[in-house]
Amino acid sequence: MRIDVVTIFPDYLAPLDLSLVGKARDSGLLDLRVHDLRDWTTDRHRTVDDTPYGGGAGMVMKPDVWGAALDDITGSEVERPAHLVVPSPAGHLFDQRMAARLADDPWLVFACGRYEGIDARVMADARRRVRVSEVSIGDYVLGGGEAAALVIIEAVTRLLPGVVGNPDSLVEESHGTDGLLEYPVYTKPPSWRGLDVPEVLLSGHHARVARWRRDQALRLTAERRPDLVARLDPDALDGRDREV
Ligand SMILES: Nc1ccccc1-c1cnco1
Repeated sequence: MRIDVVTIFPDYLAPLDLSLVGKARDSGLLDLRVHDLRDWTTDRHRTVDDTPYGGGAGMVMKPDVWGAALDDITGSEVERPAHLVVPSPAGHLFDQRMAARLADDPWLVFACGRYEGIDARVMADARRRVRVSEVSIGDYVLGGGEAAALVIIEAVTRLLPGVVGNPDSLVEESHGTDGLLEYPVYTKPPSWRGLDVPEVLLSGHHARVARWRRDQALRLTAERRPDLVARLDPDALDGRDREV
């Protein structure tokens, strides 16, 4: 997979040199390139924004600068289609299912806007040539799209084949294929500050451990995310294997 990120704060994306994403880049599983939007400005002040038509506070990012940057980047490869991902508070809500879909794309280009946003014509023009998705990571206000891009890129990269050592670990985590929150986890020592590990986890009885974990996942999901419970497959709720 190739990922390009366009931003006026390239250093904000430095964490993508570390850990899981860094390893994916080093191993060649991920070709990630970060670009400074100001490299496409033409004035001596390297201006990327201007006042909003219709008035209002703040500044809007200029279409001509973004247009030049995205033309260069998305036009640089003809043999594979680019998917433009624009982090936006007005975007479709990012979740694990969207992460899985994005992980199947051969090429993602992230346009990280700041200020009051990017002139809407940039996305409208891009839609003439490439797939465009405006994506929100949640209902809160960020200063720009870079933090959202970091979140999305990490969630997507870990789903790429070969990136995570044990693919089984992708299943049991919160929001994994069963759609439940993850059960509580414990390690040594068996007792710590007067707090004991649940006995069942020390029993060596795998079926009981599995039942306890599922019950905990259901309890936590019902307590903390009733919205996810509504989406669960009723047959999966009791965890019993059923004849198909
Ligand atoms: N608040 C923002 C401002 C600029 C670009 C993205 C966002 C965003 C994305 N997901 C939530 O917020």
